[in-house]
Formats: sequence, C-alpha cells, structure tokens
Amino acid sequence: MSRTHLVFDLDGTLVDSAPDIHAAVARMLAGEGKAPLDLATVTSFIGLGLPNLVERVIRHCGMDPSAHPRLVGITLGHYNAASSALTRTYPGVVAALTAFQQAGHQMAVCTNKPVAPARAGLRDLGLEGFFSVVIGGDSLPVAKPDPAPLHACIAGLGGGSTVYVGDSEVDAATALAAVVPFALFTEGYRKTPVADLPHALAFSDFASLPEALAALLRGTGAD
Ligand SMILES: O=C(O)COP(=O)(O)O
Ligand SMILES: [Mg+2]
Repeated sequence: MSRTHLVFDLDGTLVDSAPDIHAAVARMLAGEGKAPLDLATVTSFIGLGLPNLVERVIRHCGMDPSAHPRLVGITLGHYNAASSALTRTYPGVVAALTAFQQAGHQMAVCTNKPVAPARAGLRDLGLEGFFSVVIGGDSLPVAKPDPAPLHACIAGLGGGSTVYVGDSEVDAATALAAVVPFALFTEGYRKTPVADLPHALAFSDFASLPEALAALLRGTGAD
C-alpha cells in the first residue's frame, strides 16, 4: 500500500506571500492614480484567486468594474515580475516537507494562485523538488472551493488516501467537497474561528505537523 498523499495549499499555508501580492496591487493602483491599500486589507482579499482579489480591490476603491479584465492583467504582470521578493516560507516548512518526503509521502500543491507565479514561487523558495504535481487557480476551468483541482492533484499523484493541508475557509470547503480529511494551519489568512472550520486536525507550527499527521493517520488506519 502506498503512503498517504499530502496536498498543500500555498498562500498562507506554505508561504506568507501577502506582502508581494500587496505590492503588486499597490503598483497597479499607483498606475491608476490611486493610493495603496494597507496590507491587512489586501490579505483579507486573498483566497479565491487573483481575478477575485482584483474584483474586491475594484469594489473597495470604487473603481470602474468594466476595467476588471485590464486590471487583472496589469496586477498579474506586476506580480509575475516580483512574486518572491518579499515572500517567505513559514517556519518549519522545509523541515516538515523533508521529513514527509523521506517518509515516502508523495506531495502536491493545490492553490488558487495562477499556476505560473505558483511554480515560480516554489522554485525561488527552493520548494519545487518536494512536489510532483502543482495545480493553480487557472489550471482547470474551475478553482477551489470546487473539489476538481484537489481531485486533479490526487489523480496526478496516482490516486489513493490523501490529506489536504490549508489555511482558509476556501480550503476547508474544498476538502469537504472532495471528501478528503483537512489539516488546518491556523497562522495563515483565515478569518473564521478555528472551531467554525471543519477540520480533522489543526496546527499552528509546522514542527508539530509530522507527529500530528501520524496520529491522525493511525486513527484512520492509513499511514
Ligand atoms: O491566490 C489566492 O487567492 C489564494 O491562494 P491559495 O489557494 O494558495 O491560498
Ligand atoms: Mg491559502
């Protein structure tokens, strides 16, 4: 029997990417003659992908909704030009991924970030070697919380028992829809209390994830 697969969300789970997303939005707004938004406001817009984030910025700033396609393109251009300048992996991520890889778990990334900057970010931060499958918000016709991207990751890993690790309401809903156990990282971009998000386990420090996951899998009879 192959070991349980592990699929990870990216923004707010493996990496704190909000500062680069915030900077890309600020550059787009500056080009439109607008003042920047604060980091907390932009962070609160992360979760349903870049087009949705730009839609929320447009609404928040009272801009013309018909400019959406153009502003998505401009924001993505700024983000692609500097997607890893300020982004950092959360403490303990590399050690945890190394332990999972050595233990024989196959791993994938399932993110709503567009796949090009997702891959670039994984490469820039030295994480790409951990993941044999990367599905982004524009990889399929649908994005999370539709279960299809998570199912595509699992299929890409060869199918079988899987745990999804994420930080947000969108990730919890995706796991629920896909009928996959959910491990909630509590230090990402979540807005809902932990108790109100369905999860099989919650953790605040990646150093504790390998043991917490092993205990969860023992309980389900998987490994
Ligand atoms: O880019 C987003 O909006 C969210 O990205 P994530 O799915 O990796 O959290
Ligand atoms: Mg996330």
